Amino acid sequence: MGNTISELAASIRSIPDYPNPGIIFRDITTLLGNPRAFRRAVDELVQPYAGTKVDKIAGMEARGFILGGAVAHQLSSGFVPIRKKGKLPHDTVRIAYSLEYGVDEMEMHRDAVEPGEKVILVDDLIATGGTAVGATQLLRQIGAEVVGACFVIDLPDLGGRRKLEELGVVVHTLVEFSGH
Ligand SMILES: O=P(O)(O)OC[C@H]1O[C@H](OP(=O)(O)OP(=O)(O)O)[C@H](O)[C@@H]1O
Ligand SMILES: Nc1ncnc2[nH]cnc12
Repeated sequence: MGNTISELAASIRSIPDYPNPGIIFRDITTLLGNPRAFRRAVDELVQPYAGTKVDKIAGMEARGFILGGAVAHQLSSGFVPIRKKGKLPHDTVRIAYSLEYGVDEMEMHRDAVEPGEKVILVDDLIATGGTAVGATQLLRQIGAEVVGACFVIDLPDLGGRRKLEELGVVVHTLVEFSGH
């Protein structure tokens, strides 16, 4: 496929002390702006699901929309936006969650998924796992089968991947950064 996973890692910019002191922010805007890296990331996210039936991709606002939309297109799946509270116009399910640098609430439309539909979560990064665990709970609440979750970046020191796996979700990631 041309470029390697280490080139993918090198295309991600690290910003110390953003948004809070002590956080190293892993900025994917530099990956997205690099055509080879963006294509490679999407191809690698899709690869484990090639040939399997995936009804819908669920993407978490906002960075999960960019990658999730591309993955959904490549798998010919539908797309479900999981949004920060107050943005969706119809009947919603809502959950509070915490992430590496804050707390928030997220929502999805109650009718976004039919019971039993197979859904894969897509986001740019998993840190504490608060966002992905909350999204899994919302999807299960409305009857979805969460068959997997994929992320470009794992921050293994923060334990999110393990939390999601403990819920029975098969997790796939491309690049790890230690030390947060
Ligand atoms: O594993 P966690 O500790 O939950 O952190 C990961 C989440 O944090 C970031 O989103 P953020 O809420 O900053 O939103 P954004 O995409 O709108 O910037 C990232 O895109 C993940 O969704
Ligand atoms: N360190 C980090 N960089 C970018 N996005 C994040 N979301 C949670 N932690 C993050």
